[in-house]
Amino acid sequence: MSEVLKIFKIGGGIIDDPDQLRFFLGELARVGGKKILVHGGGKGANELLASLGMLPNMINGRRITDAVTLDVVTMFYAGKTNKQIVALLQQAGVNALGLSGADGNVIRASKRPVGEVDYGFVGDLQKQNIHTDFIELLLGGNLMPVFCAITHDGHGQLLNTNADTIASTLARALAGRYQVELHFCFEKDGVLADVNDESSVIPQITPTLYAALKARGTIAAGMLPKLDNAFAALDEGVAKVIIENALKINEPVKTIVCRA
Ligand SMILES: Nc1ncnc2c1ncn2[C@@H]1O[C@H](COP(=O)(O)OP(=O)(O)O)[C@@H](O)[C@H]1O
Ligand SMILES: CC(=O)N[C@@H](CCC(=O)OP(=O)(O)O)C(=O)O
Repeated sequence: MSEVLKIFKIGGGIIDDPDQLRFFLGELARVGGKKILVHGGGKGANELLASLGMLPNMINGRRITDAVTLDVVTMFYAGKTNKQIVALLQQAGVNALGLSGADGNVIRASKRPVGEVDYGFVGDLQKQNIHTDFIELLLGGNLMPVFCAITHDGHGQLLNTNADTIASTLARALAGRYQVELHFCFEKDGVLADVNDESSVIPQITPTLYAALKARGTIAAGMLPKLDNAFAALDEGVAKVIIENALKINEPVKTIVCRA
């Protein structure tokens, strides 16, 4: 049986709150074994863009990223956010290494083709373009890779890439080498049967239940791409996908995503 690798993804809600971020990273430091962190930061990026007089523009959960927006989000995700997270992990005793996709050519993406929507400098991923040998080298050296949402195309162009997609693609690419557990961590206790009732956590969600809850509008917004990424990961050999509260990763309450 191959070794367990836990991949954690945190989003903008937690990152935006310094106390919650510090608490989450402290809990992450207590998780044993090999681990990777992928972080977003969309909420903070929206606030930063607004303060610069730039209206954030999202379509289907993806940011329309023109050249100026790319500059701002690169500074924010790959700079301030990534380095702050690495510094807090170092404080918690974890030897973390911050990476964009360009570093070590670890994630090469392709610019999303212009269709009905021109997303600008947004990167799409294929699992073959993840440099898994390099990741294995880092993990073998007891380093914890911390990925931000910036990738590159191999021709000198940086690209903005959804962080849930990065986490899911890393999980799928590494599934042949490790027994991968993918943890989507956010501000609720799991997938909820009633989004306003924190006690309504669905312990196990299957594709059939997902389809029914989506049709009823019970599951909506950012949870839709998260679950689509979760099922895609299970279909490609990821051992376990969990959706949980970033502040309760070491507690039992959570949603487990199941194939059937
Ligand atoms: N049934 C549901 N259970 C939990 N969250 C849900 C549900 N339906 C919609 N959501 C929304 O999905 C959001 C999570 O997605 P998103 O905002 O993209 O998170 P992140 O930025 O952490 O990736 C939650 O904040 C919540 O408002
Ligand atoms: C292309 C695209 O949409 N990129 C995302 C990357 C950050 C992200 O995914 O952040 P959360 O996980 O906090 O939502 C964005 O700029 O919002």
